[in-house]
Amino acid sequence: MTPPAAHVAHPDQRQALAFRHVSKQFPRGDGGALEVLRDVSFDVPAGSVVSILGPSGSGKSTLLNMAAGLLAPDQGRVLVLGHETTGTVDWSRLGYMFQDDRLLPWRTAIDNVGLALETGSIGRREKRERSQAQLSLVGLGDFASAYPHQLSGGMRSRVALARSLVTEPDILLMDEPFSRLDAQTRTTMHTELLRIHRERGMSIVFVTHDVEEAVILADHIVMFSPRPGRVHTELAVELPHPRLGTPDALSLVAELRAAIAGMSADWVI
Ligand SMILES: Nc1ncnc2c1ncn2[C@@H]1O[C@H](COP(=O)(O)OP(=O)(O)OP(=O)(O)O)[C@@H](O)[C@H]1O
Repeated sequence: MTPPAAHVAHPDQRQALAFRHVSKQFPRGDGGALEVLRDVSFDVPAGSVVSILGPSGSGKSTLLNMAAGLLAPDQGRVLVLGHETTGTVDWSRLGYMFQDDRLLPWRTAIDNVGLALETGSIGRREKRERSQAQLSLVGLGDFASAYPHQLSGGMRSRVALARSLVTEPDILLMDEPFSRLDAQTRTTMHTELLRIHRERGMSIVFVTHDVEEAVILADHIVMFSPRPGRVHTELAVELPHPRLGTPDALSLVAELRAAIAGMSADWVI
């Protein structure tokens, strides 16, 4: 019997990202090599939120840089939407948000958002309209002409989020994007991110070393060992949102913290 159309989707499209036996070393100053990632394999299903949870130095940012095509693995393969990364970044399909907001101080909020569109062939007017729409999406529609120094940390973070979303990427790579925010602002950003994810349905890879943040956001958690980063545990989080402070989320946080304590005393954040 022929399976229904919904079941014959091209397999490439079911995984936003696939890491296959990825290993990476960096040269050290003394001539040796620093082994950062060892035989890492996992998938990021299309439309999901996957959190990579791991201690400092376990290669989380290195892995995101590979997903963005900025770094190549020594061994293994990194597939983006079914295609092996080539070293050329397709920023129309990928958004990247970093720990620091990386806003240019001499540009207004709308012009910082528009930066992400400057490599394309988009006209000035369309760029402005799209940037304004993204600012509205993150609740900053009235702050388009504000400069970064006129914005709070949370607002700057929203501008950075708008910039990473303005190309309407299929995949959003987020490297500890809210770690510098105070707890309350971070919680607000979590809520905003989940709302935008519900509306847009992009795939998100969210790097953090904060167990609670991973549990609040993720559909899947991939927990790394201390360097060299390996996949220690993979789990699906099947809890309804919002999760903050709910008994199920709290008990999962406690479970993961116990697993970390049992893994190694070297979990440094
Ligand atoms: N280009 C590079 N050249 C040499 N060493 C590097 C390079 N990039 C990263 N490293 C080293 O690789 C290790 C892993 O770095 P990475 O930033 O991927 O870890 P991480 O898990 O993201 O850490 P953190 O949570 O502290 O951000 C670190 O010890 C870092 O110093």
